[in-house]
Amino acid sequence: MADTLHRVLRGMPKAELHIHIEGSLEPELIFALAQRNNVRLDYASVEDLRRAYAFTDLQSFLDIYYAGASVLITEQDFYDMTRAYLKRAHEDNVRHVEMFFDPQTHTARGIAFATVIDGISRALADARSEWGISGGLIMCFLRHLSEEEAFATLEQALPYRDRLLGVGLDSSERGHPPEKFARVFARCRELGLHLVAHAGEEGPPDYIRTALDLLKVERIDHGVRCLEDPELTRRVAKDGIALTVCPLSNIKLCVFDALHQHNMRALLDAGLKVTVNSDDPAYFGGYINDNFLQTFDALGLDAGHARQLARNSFSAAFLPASEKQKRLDEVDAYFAEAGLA
Ligand code: HPA
Ligand SMILES: [Zn+2]
Repeated sequence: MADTLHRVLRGMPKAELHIHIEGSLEPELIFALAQRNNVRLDYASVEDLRRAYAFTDLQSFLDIYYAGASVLITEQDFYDMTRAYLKRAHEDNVRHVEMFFDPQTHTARGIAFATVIDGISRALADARSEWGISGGLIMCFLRHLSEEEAFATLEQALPYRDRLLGVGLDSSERGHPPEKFARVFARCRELGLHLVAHAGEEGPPDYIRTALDLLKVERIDHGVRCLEDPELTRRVAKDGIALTVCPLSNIKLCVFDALHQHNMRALLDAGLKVTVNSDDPAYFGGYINDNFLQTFDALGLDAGHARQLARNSFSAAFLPASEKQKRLDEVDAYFAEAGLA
């Protein structure tokens, strides 16, 4: 029975809506790029680096994540990183990806915005033509940096407006509330960009409320702390605001002590539009199907949950209505064929 459910989870069509492309950089690729670009690393070997992936909270992860990203120098580096992720996603039957990238991590090191976005976009275009994966880019502002720096980044992005699906907000959550970026998000809204923000991962439920009220985001990234506030939970459920949940990330960053204590089932039971995602798969021990399989095992979820989560992933995606319906129909057909509809 578990084998059947695993097969269904692996094979079902799905969208990934919460993946930081820099977080897909595997230690082997970090070392290969460091060598190619003559970048010095503070780690002696792949094993040595992997051993450092013992995080106690979000900040302890971010410090290593930004260090890892320092090996990315050329357009080809950004292509190779993105290509490796998309190949892996394709193997997990991901049909649509909305991918975060952090331009400020690179422009602060003197890398041109064009180098970053050209490499990532070329890999996305190739994945579309080779594997039929649709996708888009969500440019994230680093919330530990200033509003002024976010505006400067938006300015650099303007020539590439057509390549962006939307903008997001990531990095250190505590002490950097959504309102810090209210004016930047208002400008992005005028530009017709979709809006999302990380909130309620480590930060309090109130950051979810202010992300909705002041930034006017359409989805909440993580949002697992929503349940601490019943009124907010009812509102998020009623308004159909999706939460892009990342179970393995939550364990690695000590948001929950163990996967069997994760609140994914409670979130679903509360009627929230939950999706399953990998966040930073190279750092957190698994890609999207690892997240599905391990969470289903730990929480005893069933095929009904699988279908709901696959449907939610497309329903929450920023896809044109006709494209969305097509993907939802594919999910329904998949479950009907498996005799699970
Ligand atoms: O999980 C995350 N949270 C906040 N910022 C991030 N940047 C990469 N991953 C994350
Ligand atoms: Zn994230």
